[in-house]
Amino acid sequence: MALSPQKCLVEDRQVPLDATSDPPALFDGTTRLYISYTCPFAQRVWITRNLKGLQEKIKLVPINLPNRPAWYKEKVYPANKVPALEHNGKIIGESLDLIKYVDSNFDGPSLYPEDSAKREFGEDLLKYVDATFIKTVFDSFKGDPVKETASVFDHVENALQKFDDGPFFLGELSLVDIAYIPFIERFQVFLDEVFKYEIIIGRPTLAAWIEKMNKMVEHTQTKTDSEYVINYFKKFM
Ligand SMILES: N[C@@H](CCC(=O)N[C@@H](CS)C(=O)NCC(=O)O)C(=O)O
Repeated sequence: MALSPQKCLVEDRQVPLDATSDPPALFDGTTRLYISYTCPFAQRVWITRNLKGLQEKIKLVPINLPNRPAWYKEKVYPANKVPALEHNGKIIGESLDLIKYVDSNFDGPSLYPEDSAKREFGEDLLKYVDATFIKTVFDSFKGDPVKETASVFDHVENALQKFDDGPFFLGELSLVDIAYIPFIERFQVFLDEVFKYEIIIGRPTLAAWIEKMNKMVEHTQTKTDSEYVINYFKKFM
């Protein structure tokens, strides 16, 4: 009996492959997304795959990064990082490139609007996310996050107010939301727990956006345990 689409939405998590695991049948025509369950960059591509309904077309291959298999670097991705996508006989990396690649090269709803004003704003936000937003927040862990992250969280709050045809960065849900959510949800947990700093206070649009993102099972099933995030981020203090 075929599964209903609703049932396909939530998948069991497989045990990640480690140094003792054999590789999958590489380049056999299967499309594989190599991830780590805890990596926010990989999470971007995982969410994209889920939102496009590609659970059966793109097979998830979780890797145990601290004890990763040697074949991963040797045979799959010389950069030895996740995410990586095996598709049509080649390997593609870099999460921001990959979310666009998956959106453009696979079936499913488009996650980037055609409207030129939205695209232009989306590109600015995609340039901002890793180079400025994430970097500023991580750097602040060694100092005073309340002061040092105010400008970047305000930038996000203001960006979310730009289009009023929906609660997302470009109005409708897009790759921009997917690029930011894995980081914003981790920063929210960590800054609250360690610095008693609630990023949503005084930022109602950000608060509403987080709430909306947390209603999407395609995203919630990709979340990382808060305790893991807190302990991992403490290394950056
Ligand atoms: N710029 C890359 C960053 C990917 C990345 O740093 N992934 C981490 C895990 S979150 C990784 O694979 N680290 C393994 C290593 O550096 O050895 C992207 O956006 O995909």
